[in-house]
Amino acid sequence: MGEKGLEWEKISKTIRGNMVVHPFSFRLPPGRVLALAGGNGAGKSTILRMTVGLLRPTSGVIRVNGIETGRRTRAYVEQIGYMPDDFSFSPGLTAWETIAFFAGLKGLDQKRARDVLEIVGLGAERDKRVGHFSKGMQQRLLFAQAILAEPPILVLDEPTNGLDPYWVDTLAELLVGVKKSGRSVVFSTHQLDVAEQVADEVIFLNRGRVISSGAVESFCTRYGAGGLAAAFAELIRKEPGTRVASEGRGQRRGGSG
Ligand SMILES: Nc1ncnc2c1ncn2[C@@H]1O[C@H](COP(=O)(O)OP(=O)(O)OP(=O)(O)O)[C@@H](O)[C@H]1O
Repeated sequence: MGEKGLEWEKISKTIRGNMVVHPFSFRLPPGRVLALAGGNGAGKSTILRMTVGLLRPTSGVIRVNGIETGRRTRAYVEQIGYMPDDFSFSPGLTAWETIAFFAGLKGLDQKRARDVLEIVGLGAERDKRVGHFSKGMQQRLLFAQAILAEPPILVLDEPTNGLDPYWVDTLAELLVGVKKSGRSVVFSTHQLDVAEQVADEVIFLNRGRVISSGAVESFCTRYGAGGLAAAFAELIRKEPGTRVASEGRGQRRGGSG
């Protein structure tokens, strides 16, 4: 049977002889949110692509609600709503045509398609072509298709990328609502203030290695006002041969920098 939620067991990925994700294990129970934090090339998207089944792990096993990667593939995929970081919608379709298409693929009715467009604030833009959408509007549409079927697990690759502050906050609130309904979320981000606002757990990555992980609260207790940004800066400083990254600094709301 296996346990509910998400489980990565000794997962690694090697691409063309280069180990881009070193073996790591982590378990995320239902109703919890996990943030993957790390600089460019840290391995966040690779972990998320393996999690949704787009990439096959070189070693290890991933389980979503007890179902293993590579087995009962349809049942596995149905557990997950995925928001990739590099997806382009068909530019000639309107927002409504796009979301109705995805709803049809998932066997959902038009009411649900209408509802998710409202949830992401695109109801009034439904007849606009997606090719004319801003980056932030495209992100919101991408989020809409991820939540369409109300899957038990959401996998979101940099969901706040391109969003204005209002929509960053709104997305954070939506994710808190998803969590309260007992579903699990894993998302990658460079915005550590968002991770603090939404996530229960955090994994810090550097060059494919998990350099630390645990409850967001415990990092915030340890680092006080500096929060996750201070934690990450210190972890990175301790990494051998790594340039000191400024990522995360100055991104805390109301932070003194
Ligand atoms: N198809 C590929 N072929 C070769 N190398 C790859 C491939 N996909 C990813 N990599 C490498 O794997 C490493 C991790 O990449 P990944 O996209 O997972 O990082 P990331 O943490 O998501 O980065 P970013 O924050 O910049 O999006 C990088 O060094 C990248 O160059």
